[in-house]
Amino acid sequence: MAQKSKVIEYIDEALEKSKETALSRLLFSYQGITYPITICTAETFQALEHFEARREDIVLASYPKCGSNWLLQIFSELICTISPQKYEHPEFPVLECGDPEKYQRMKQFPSPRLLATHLHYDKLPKSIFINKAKILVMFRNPKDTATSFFHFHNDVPDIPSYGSWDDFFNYFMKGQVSWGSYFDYAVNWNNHLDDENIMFILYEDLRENLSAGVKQIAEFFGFSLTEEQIQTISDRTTFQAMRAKSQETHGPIGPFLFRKGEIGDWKNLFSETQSERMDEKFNECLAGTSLGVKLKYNIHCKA
Ligand SMILES: Nc1ncnc2c1ncn2[C@@H]1O[C@H](COP(=O)(O)OS(=O)(=O)O)[C@@H](OP(=O)(O)O)[C@H]1O
Repeated sequence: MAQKSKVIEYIDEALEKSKETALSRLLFSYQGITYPITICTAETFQALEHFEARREDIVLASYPKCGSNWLLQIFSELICTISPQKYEHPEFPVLECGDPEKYQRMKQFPSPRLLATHLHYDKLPKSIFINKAKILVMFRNPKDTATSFFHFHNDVPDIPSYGSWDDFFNYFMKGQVSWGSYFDYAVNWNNHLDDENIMFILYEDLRENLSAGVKQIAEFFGFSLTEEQIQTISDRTTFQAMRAKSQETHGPIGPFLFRKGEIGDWKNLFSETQSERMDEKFNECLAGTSLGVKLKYNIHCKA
C-alpha cells in the first residue's frame, strides 16, 4: 500500500480531534483572533515568532476558503516543472498549523519552501518581511467565501456543524469563526497590497482565466516557463482536475474541500436581508479602498 502523504496524515489526525470537539469548544483566542483548537495551539504560535523565513520562501496568504489549496497545487506544479522530481509537501503546508517543533524541522527543507497561511498581515512572522520573501495574497468575494466556509463545516461529517446557515451567517458577520473576521483580515491587508514583494490575485479572475493567472504568478516568482508549460500547469489545476484527484491529495475530505469551485454560489444561500447586511459591512469597511476596488464587489456580490 502507498504511504500516506504528510498532508493526509495531518488531516486524518485533525479529523480525529474534530470528532470529539463540540462547536461551542472549537475556537480559542490568541492575540485577539479566533482559531480552531483542532489544528492550532498557543505553543505553536509562540514558536512561530522565532520562525526564520528565507528570501526563497513562497508565502501564499489567504483567508480560509479563498483558494489556498488551489495556489498550493499551482506552486507544486510550478516547482515540478523546473525540477526533475515530483513535489511532495514535507510537512502540512499551513505555516501556523502543527506542533511547535515543526519550525525546527523546516530548517532542513530545501528551497523553495511553500508556506500557506491564513494569518492576518500583522500576525505574520517578522522574518518574512526582514528576509524579503515574496508573498502572493489571494482574495475571494466575501459572499462566496462565507458560503464555502459554511458548507465545509456542515458537509464534512467529522467537523463540528452549525445549527443552520442563518446561525453560521451571524457568526461569520461577527468574526466568530476560524481565523477571525473576513473583514478585519481584509482591512488588515488593504494597505499592503502594493508593497514590495507582494502580489495580489483575485480568486474570480483566476477562475475566469487560469492560464493568464498562472503566467502572472510564474513571472512574479521568477519561474521562466514556455507557453506550453503554462498550459500544462493550468490544465492540471482546473477545478475539475483537482477535484478528480482530491481523494488522492487530501484523503476522504477531498471532495468536500473541492466542493463546487464556482462564482456566485452564494445566491443559493443568502436571503435578501443577509445580502444587504453584507453589502453594508462591505461599504463600512472596504468601499473606496484599494482592496475594495480590487475585489470587484459590484460584479461578484450583486444579484
Ligand atoms: N482549481 C480550483 N478552481 C476553483 N476553485 C477551487 C479550486 N481549487 C479549490 N477551489 C475552491 O476553493 C475553496 C476552498 O478554499 P481553500 O483551499 O482556501 O480552503 S481551506 O481554507 O484551506 O480549507 C473551495 O470552494 P467551494 O467549492 O466554493 O467550497 C474549493 O472548491
